[in-house]
Amino acid sequence: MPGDILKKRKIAVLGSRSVGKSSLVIQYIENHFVESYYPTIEATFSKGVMYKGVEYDCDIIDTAGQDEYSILNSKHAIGIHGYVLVYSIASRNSFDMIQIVYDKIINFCGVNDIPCVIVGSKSDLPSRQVTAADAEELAKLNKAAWVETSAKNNVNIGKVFELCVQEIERRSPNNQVEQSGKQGCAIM
Ligand SMILES: Nc1nc2c(ncn2[C@@H]2O[C@H](COP(=O)(O)OP(=O)(O)OP(=O)(O)O)[C@@H](O)[C@H]2O)c(=O)[nH]1
Repeated sequence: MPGDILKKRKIAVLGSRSVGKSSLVIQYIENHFVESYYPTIEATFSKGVMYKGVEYDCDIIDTAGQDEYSILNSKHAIGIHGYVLVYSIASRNSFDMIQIVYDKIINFCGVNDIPCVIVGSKSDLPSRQVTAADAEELAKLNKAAWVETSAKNNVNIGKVFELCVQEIERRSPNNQVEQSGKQGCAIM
């Protein structure tokens, strides 16, 4: 039944190295915090995400950390429905990377904007370098959702993926109010 197929969603988690992408995903999937740091190559997890009373079967792709010179892997653009772009609230550099990664995705896909949640991770750290106001402005500029999280203290972790499904669904053909219909590289 087509309705069932439409409930499958692919979400890619991107951002600078060591901002806490894996910790966010592991806290969400396995409900625990990883104190030690192991750089990720790539890992995919599956979990049901509830949004407006409907369960979406989500594949969540935890990617390797990017920098400004990284080439966007086509696997992280083609067939992806929504993005979680992570910076650390304690790293201005990682925040500056968000726009760079965002622009790489929209240029690759040839769209104006993408379903996206910008995530300020490590909100438990006292050494803040990125204000909430700056992050909200960036999110507004890119028509993205925004939330601060702590994987360590399990704050707002579920919210990230609910917001991501919300951003995906907001742009889906059935819910479109103002979109031209051009969005995402390929909706599978
Ligand atoms: N204080 C604090 N530390 C965190 C939090 N999330 C992650 N960390 C720590 O930050 C370090 C990097 O976390 P990872 O989740 O491995 O980061 P990553 O973005 O997946 O790293 P790459 O795979 O290299 O891209 C680890 O030592 C984590 O324990 C958090 O919410 N609070």
